[in-house]
Amino acid sequence: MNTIQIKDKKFVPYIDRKKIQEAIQKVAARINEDLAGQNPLFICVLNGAFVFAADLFREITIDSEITFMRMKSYSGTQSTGRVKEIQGLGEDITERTVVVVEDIVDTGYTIQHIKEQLRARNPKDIRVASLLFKPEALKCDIKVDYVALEIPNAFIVGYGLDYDEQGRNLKDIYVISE
Ligand SMILES: O=P(O)(O)OC[C@H]1O[C@H](OP(=O)(O)OP(=O)(O)O)[C@H](O)[C@@H]1O
Ligand SMILES: Nc1nc2[nH]cnc2c(=O)[nH]1
Repeated sequence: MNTIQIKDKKFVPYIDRKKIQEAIQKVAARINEDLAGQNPLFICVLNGAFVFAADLFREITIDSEITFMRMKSYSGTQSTGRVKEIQGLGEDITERTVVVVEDIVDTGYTIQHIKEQLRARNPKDIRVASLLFKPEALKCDIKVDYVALEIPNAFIVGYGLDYDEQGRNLKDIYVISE
């Protein structure tokens, strides 16, 4: 097994790049069908989602736009339970369909917070697209409209996701090994 070390933790291969790309293509096809004619604004939640957003957005074939916001709630391998806005949204989203693009929905605190913020700005519709979803870890009553891959409750890195800011550049996804 190709174990890798990031700082004090070991990780093993979990989801390879081919499976990731196949899952993204399926999600993109659903978005292309559901949101055709709406010129949706994709909102990539930095930092983690930048790799997923780049691959997803290039599979989108309908008229659409993309922008970015930055939130932070994790420290090491744990959610702090507090969601901090590092960079807010500049665009006017009144009466627009927006698609929030996340790398992962875990406790759900981040996406819940973002949806509350966006709702106050009177969009037409808010959809959520996430590469990964951990149903067993969810602590909020939120819906994720487009999930590429469901995973159990274990800490992962790679493909944009970090451990202590390291590992975002890994092409595949790795899971922590005990
Ligand atoms: O569902 P939750 O438990 O709220 O976790 C999900 C959030 O955690 C990660 O962000 P993080 O705070 O690690 O910042 P980062 O994107 O800069 O890595 C990820 O990008 C999500 O935004
Ligand atoms: N790197 C990383 N960030 C997360 N943010 C929420 N869950 C996770 C996870 O499993 N890994």
